[in-house]
Amino acid sequence: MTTAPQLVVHRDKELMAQAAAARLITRIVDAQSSRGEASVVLTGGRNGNGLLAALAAAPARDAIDWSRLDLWWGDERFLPDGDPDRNVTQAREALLDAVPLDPKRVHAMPASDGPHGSDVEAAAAAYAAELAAAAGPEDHGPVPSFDVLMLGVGPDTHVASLFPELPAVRETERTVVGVHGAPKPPPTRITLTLPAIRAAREVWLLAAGEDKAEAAAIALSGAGEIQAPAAGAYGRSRTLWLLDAAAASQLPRSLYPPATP
Ligand SMILES: O=C1O[C@H](COP(=O)(O)O)[C@@H](O)[C@H](O)[C@H]1O
Repeated sequence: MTTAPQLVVHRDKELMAQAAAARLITRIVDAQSSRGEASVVLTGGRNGNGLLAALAAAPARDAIDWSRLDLWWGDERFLPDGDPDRNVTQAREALLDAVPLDPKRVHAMPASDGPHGSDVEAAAAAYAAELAAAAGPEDHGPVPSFDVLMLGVGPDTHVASLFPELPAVRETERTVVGVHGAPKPPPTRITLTLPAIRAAREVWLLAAGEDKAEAAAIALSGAGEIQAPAAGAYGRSRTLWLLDAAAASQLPRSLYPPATP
């Protein structure tokens, strides 16, 4: 089922990060109150790391029971463990090293010097198996029903490591695949596919800055998901675009600003 995108536009990227962090705290606390645990899929990139830094600085972060939170990743740059360009390394610096997570619930994607060596397909298959093992009978396929899955939107409309026209964005069966020849470095990556992304209850797309304005306008104006992967990212209950005014500046007037009464 496709959920129509809802848009929230903030004044600037700092406020967007703070508001998104507050929203995430509430969502995690609600899930933990109702089901005892929560699961979140993190994104890399500037906006994703900005949100994590804002969360680290928010006093309300202590409302989260960090020991009952599963963290997954939407994509990873296939580099050695600890490489500063890995999304998990950046997430650790921005937030994860500062909060009492259960290490068994931090599901980093494999590194290129891990058990699968440089075999990115084997690494992707291992992550798919880890997701499948975490999925229960109540879930909609071989991935857990993530509470929130976050995606930074790239200037070319890529989300996770699903780049326009590359084979990964066409994948309809597998939940995790290796990516070769990504136009943004590094060229070799691991990514969730659109079917895995769509298993999430809520998908949040983050776009701040002028360089995201064209991508947001294209993805929200009816583009196809092969040409504009962000257009194919939606959640089962909710699809939320969190933007700043610069990223919203090229949206069609029918989408933003909202009509005044
Ligand atoms: O390389 C990546 O880029 C995107 C977007 O990053 P941004 O810096 O342009 O916001 C990110 O969503 C993805 O996780 C990451 O691997």
